[in-house]
Formats: sequence, structure tokens, C-alpha cells
Amino acid sequence: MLLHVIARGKIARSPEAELVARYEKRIAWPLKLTELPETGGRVAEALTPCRTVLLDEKGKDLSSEHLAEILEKWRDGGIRECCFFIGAADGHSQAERDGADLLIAFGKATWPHLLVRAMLLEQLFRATAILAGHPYHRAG
Ligand SMILES: C[S@@+](CC[C@H](N)C(=O)[O-])C[C@H]1O[C@@H](n2cnc3c(N)ncnc32)[C@H](O)[C@@H]1O
Repeated sequence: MLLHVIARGKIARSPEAELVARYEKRIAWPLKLTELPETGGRVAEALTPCRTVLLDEKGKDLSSEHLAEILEKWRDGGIRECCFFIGAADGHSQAERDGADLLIAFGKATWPHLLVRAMLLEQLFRATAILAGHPYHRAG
């Protein structure tokens, strides 16, 4: 299953970009990163069947193991692409929230979107490492 991270805003050369690159290299699953402007922009049509996940403060606070289980279930169920959307300063619209398969929160705090990009990449690496039995993740 292709993990497709679609994020608003330009990351350019920055500490966040270094973190994104670090985890991007380590994720063994097919991975694609698409950067959109703060507003507007278009994303190539997803492979079908696909799932849509929004990163959103109003989402579910999932453990890394739970995220891994969801990805495993979708992959094994024949889902070909999972799109993860990170919003810009104004976040996501209610229509976008209503249309998503899953909303994930990294706690109730509001984080800068570039940091969320790095955090999501780390969680995707962690989830895929859990599924691969890689020792990176040590359950608490
Ligand atoms: C600065 S935040 C936008 C805040 C905006 N006021 C809102 O209502 O969503 C930019 C993006 O970062 C991500 N983000 C920020 N905090 C988050 C959190 N706690 N959990 C998940 N994603 C978060 C979301 O994708 C959000 O759209």
C-alpha cells in the first residue's frame, strides 16, 4: 500500500525538512510526499481503492500499535493507497473532515504543520517497523 503524505506549506531547507528526510529514508513501504500551497492546489488522483486520513486536533488519539493495526488491516484488505492530509494555518474544512475515513490527532495541542509533517513521518516509520518486527519500537 502506498503511503501518500499530502501537506500544505513549503518546508524548504529547515530542521523539520531534515527530520522528514531522516524518516522518509527509513520507511520501507512505498512512500510519496506531495507539497501543496497554503490554499488551493491539486493532488493526482489516488490509486483505488484508497483511504483518506486527516491529521487534525479533533481526531482520535491513537497509540502507535493501533495505527500499525489499521494500516495492516487496510493493506491486507487490498487498499492500494492511503492519503494523509496535513492542513495549513486554517486547518481542514468540516466537509473534508466528514469525507475522511479517519482523523488522527497527536494530542489536543495545536502543532505547527511542518512539525506535524515530521511527526507523521516518524509515526509511519514506527508503525511499519512494528509490522515488520523491527526493534525500533519498544512497547511501554
Ligand atoms: C497550525 S495547524 C491548524 C490549526 C487550525 N486552527 C485548525 O483548526 O485545524 C496546521 C495543521 O497541522 C496539523 N496539526 C496541528 N496540530 C495537530 C494535532 N494535535 N494533531 C494532528 N494534527 C495536527 C493539522 O493537519 C492542521 O491542519
